[in-house]
Amino acid sequence: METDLRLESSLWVGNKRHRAVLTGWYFNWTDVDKKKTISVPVAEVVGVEEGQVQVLPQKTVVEKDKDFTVFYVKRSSTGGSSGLLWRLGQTQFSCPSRVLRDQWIKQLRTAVKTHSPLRPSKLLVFINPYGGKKRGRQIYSSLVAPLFELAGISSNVIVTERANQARDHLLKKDLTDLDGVVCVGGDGMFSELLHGLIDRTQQEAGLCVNDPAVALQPCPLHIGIIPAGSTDCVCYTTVGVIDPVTSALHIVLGDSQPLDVCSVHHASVLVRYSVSLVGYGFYGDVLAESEKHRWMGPLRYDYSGTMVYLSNRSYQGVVEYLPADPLLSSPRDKTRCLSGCTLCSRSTERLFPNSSDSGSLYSANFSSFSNDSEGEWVRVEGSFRCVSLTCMSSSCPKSPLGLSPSAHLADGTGDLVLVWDTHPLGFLKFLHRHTSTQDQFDLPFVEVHRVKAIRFSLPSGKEEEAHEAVVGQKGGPDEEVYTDTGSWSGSQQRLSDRGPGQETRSHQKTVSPFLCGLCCSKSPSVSVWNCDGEILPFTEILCRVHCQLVHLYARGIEDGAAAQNSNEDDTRCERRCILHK
Ligand SMILES: Nc1ncnc2c1ncn2[C@@H]1O[C@H](COP(=O)(O)OP(=O)(O)OP(=O)(O)O)[C@@H](O)[C@H]1O
Ligand SMILES: CCCCCCCCCCCCC/C=C/[C@@H](O)[C@H](CO)NC(C)=O
Ligand SMILES: [Ca+2]
Repeated sequence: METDLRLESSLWVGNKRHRAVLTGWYFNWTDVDKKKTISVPVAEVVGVEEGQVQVLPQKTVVEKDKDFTVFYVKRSSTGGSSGLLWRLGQTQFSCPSRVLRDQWIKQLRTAVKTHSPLRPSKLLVFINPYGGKKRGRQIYSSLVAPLFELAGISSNVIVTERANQARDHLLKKDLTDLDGVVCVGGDGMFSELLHGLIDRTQQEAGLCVNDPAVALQPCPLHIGIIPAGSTDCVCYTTVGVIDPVTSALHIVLGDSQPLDVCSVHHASVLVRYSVSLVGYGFYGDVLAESEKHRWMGPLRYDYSGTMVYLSNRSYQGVVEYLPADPLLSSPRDKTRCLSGCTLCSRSTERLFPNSSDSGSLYSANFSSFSNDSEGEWVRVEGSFRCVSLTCMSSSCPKSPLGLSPSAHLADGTGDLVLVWDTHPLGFLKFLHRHTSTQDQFDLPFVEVHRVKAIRFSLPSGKEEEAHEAVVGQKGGPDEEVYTDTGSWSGSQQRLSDRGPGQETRSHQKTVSPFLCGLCCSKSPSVSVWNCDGEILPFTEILCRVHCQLVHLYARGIEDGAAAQNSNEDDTRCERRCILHK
């Protein structure tokens, strides 16, 4: 295969003669005078066009029959991004003859197809016009659509008119011929796609999602995220930067990153799925508070974080967890889950033993939860500032290493962080360490465990308060319950189903019960769960991690050395070399 694709000739870039070589994996061109080489992995070529072509800000083509233009990924180190920020690079080549030009175009296009089999050709795109700073539409049309067009991707675009429209579309409409679905928005929009795709897949497989022991089927469609939300935690954790162009380029290349997903059940009913945070106490309270201040935009989290911190609350609870195999990894082993992570690759091998890549999503080696060499559940009871479960590091610009810096994207485990009640300054220290490289687990009131599942319950006598706590919250228990067929049912409209500006509630309902400590005499002793930015309508839950249930158009975070490759001087991309082996 490699020899068939090899091509070598002289080409001109401007008025400089270059020696250009296409080997199987790389396209290199060397300035023959300066001996300077630019090397682009074929898998990172975005497109090859006839003539002298410009794409941004608008497409212009100068027809020259001996010329062609190659577009490729160029790593930028702007703003300390260590090369994780990607831009569209382009070089215009002139050939001695038209025949040679056509040969170059054909060979390059064939090489691209051969070396990146997961490139999408048809995508469904959902834009949330109200996410984050409300720039979703503009971001898509000016930064993303031109790249999709250049890469020959046909996309059907839906600008949402209500919450859960994307989820409902994925549950009910025809998805044939699609390679992937893309959201332009934040973590909430991503969550809609996640729920729609997972449940559609289980429906088609005839699986009952309400059974927490069932081995869920991985989704065949990839998910792409164009970040345009408030936190964009899933994007940041899987790409390393929040940048629409970088994310669009990962989609175009067909990068594939498997992701663990946690299912959350209450009383044998599926409540939600999560990839980043299932958090009780502080993170639940911050979310409950922030929902009242949506008008503040992304700043609502800073404001609410301060208010909740000042309210100084802790909560009684019983936490049970099923530890993961401590011989495989530990949340305190100081490793980072980077692109090509060995631990996650081993999980892929275990799940897809007969597949050379993770593209064959239907051949997973399922094992049911109950047979999953369960091990011993561990039980702890006490008073907690917060209880958090995260299937990945959950990093974001505020916390660049995340809630659990050594957590893995696709190892089939989550990290359970228990922060026991402590004095306010101790808790502030814990929170503050999330913003630096200091170890937030190296504190006497903090525990972290790598787990496969957790259960949370209230000490006896607290259940009634739990019921009161969730009534009046978004998604209270009388509202929506997940049905067996993977659809939502409920008597009231969910807050998130309402249009922007429709969130107003009476004082009684808008003042979160958890913040009563600030204005009322009675402090409630029950919090709510924050599940990837949605409040859960139940307090007692069972969470189970499903290994690699979905795939994103991403590749995880490239390490500094590899990422700093700016295509020059033949510095090879580490990740691609791992793939070569
Ligand atoms: N047209 C719409 N009108 C109102 N709400 C919508 C619409 N489309 C999507 N939504 C809902 O808006 C919620 C928030 O959207 P999104 O995640 O895009 O932005 P965000 O909340 O600003 O960001 P983040 O989730 O990162 O904090 C989502 O849960 C989604 O269900
Ligand atoms: C005194 C300084 C205090 C700083 C505290 C920083 C703590 C930052 C931790 C951020 C964790 C973000 C986890 C992500 C959760 C998302 O799933 C969710 C949806 O977007 N976001 C939130 C804010 O709930
Ligand atoms: Ca994980």
